[in-house]
Amino acid sequence: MGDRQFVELGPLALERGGSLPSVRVAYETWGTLAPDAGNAVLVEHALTGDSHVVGPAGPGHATAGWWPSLIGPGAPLDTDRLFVVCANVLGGCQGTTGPSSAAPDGGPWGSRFPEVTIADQVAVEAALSDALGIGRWQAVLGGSMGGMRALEWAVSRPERVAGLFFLASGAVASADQIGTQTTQQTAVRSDPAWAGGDYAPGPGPVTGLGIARRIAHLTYRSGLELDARFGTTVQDDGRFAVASYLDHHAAKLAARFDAGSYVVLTEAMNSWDVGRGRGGVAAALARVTARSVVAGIDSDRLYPPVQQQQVAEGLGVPLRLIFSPYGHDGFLLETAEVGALVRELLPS
Ligand SMILES: N[C@@H](CCO)C(=O)O
Repeated sequence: MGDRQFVELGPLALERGGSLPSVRVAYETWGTLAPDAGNAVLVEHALTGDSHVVGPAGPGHATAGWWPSLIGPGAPLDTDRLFVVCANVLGGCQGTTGPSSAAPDGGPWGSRFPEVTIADQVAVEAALSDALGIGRWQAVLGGSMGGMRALEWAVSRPERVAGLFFLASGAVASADQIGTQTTQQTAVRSDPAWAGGDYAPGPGPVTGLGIARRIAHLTYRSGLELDARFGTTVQDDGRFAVASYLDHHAAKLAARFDAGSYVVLTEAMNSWDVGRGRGGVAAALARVTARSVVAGIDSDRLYPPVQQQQVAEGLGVPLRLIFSPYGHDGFLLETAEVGALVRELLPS
């Protein structure tokens, strides 16, 4: 369990037009699927996350699990009774079809990779669910970009989602989010190594991707935390400590993530609007029948709680606030609080 598996899902027509001739999905599972397939839950990863929700780094896994302790025997996602699935997202770079995957001519898709939306990503996951024989999820759970896919599931396929856990995310991209994400994309595209998106296999535009991650990482943490932690400290090497910290996160991401995927996935978040084609956000949320837990981080400056409040009101549930100094990254770091809310959604 937890080993990466693959499934070929065939062609996919895309929301914005065009299609992909074939889509491969990489996914991991934990626990055992019940004979009636009624014990399955789907976990949705965020922008640079992947299917490795729990477990150590190692072959095939660039990083250790991003929600440690959330899955396992007796854990909030209790594998003594639940079957947990997490799939790498369409457009990503961890085994599911994305810009660095081979196109039909054998070369990487690169700049030819089409625009994909959150709805397209969920359509792929629905096809994966069909392939696994799972008609209805006990719950779909996610934070940040993962929360968008979780909400899209509950709105687009209410009959297939019994429970929804929506964390540190929004129903529609804000101008603030689009602004920071397009600035990050500009940083990637400004790197001469980007080569219009058709860079040679190898390191690629690591300078541009690193600048994008520095900008993004600032939005993932709170100003108060950064100030308390780094203040005006200058290190022996002459760098501000906070600059050195951002340099470190920039280098780590550039070493593990594909720049083309970064642009494709941030664009999917830019175009996110659960109300598109559904009469607006409120009408879309009215379609949800899942029992729902909606939660946010009080210090999140990227996905401020007002965005989760909109979703909570639309679903008729209270907003659950997690108090954390860490800002948006609190959705990854406050695992005890997140776990307690998951247990409320999926009581044993
Ligand atoms: N640290 C997270 C933040 C975005 O939600 C990521 O890299 O995906």
